[in-house]
Amino acid sequence: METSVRLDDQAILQILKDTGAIRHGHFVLTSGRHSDTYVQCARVMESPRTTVDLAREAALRLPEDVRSSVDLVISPAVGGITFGFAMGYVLGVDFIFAERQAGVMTLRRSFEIPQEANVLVCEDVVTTGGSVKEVCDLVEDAGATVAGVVSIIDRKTDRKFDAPFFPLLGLEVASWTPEECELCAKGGKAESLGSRKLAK
Ligand SMILES: O=P(O)(O)OC[C@H]1O[C@H](OP(=O)(O)OP(=O)(O)O)[C@H](O)[C@@H]1O
Ligand SMILES: O=C(O)c1cc(=O)[nH]c(=O)[nH]1
Repeated sequence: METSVRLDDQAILQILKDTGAIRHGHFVLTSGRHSDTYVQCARVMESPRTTVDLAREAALRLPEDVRSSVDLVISPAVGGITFGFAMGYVLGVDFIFAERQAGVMTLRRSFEIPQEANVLVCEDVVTTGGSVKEVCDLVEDAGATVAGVVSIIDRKTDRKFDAPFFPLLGLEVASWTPEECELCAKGGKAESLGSRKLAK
């Protein structure tokens, strides 16, 4: 794998700030939780070069036995696709994505997961890990193995998946159930930036 200038956590945080990816307001997350902060990784991935730099860093941080075992990368649509594609590129393996059909994470477009594959699940942001868990289930249902999970951001909520997790950057950001949301209590209305509602 080609190496380049390494990115430390400070440099990664600076990329998020410089691209305006870190948004403050009142948001509904895909899990239904509310938050005052949203990381819009799509802003980072406007730059293919930066996206590949981040993917290369994520690949270099993987334990060697994990990195060398990966033969397929899969991402949940839509947010994970660009980063997953870049991970496939730097690892020199194929890339596919899963998408929600009537709310259920599904493999479409004639994509297949080979039974013996060691699959790296790749996300932009992990909050509850619910989306990752759905993709891990698809991998395991195909008889393949989840080699690990990579993301740009780990929002450090309790995770729903058990696979080894290698996030580039952990961010301690508040989130609440809708009932406990401090911003709703002040009468605010939350906006939904993800595509999950649009897919219904
Ligand atoms: O860890 P979780 O609680 O599952 O949340 C993280 C997921 O939410 C976002 O996607 P979203 O469902 O908003 O769809 P999008 O990427 O298509 O906008 C993000 O891209 C992750 O896939
Ligand atoms: O949990 C989510 O839906 C979520 C949080 C976040 O910060 N960014 C994002 O794209 N999705």
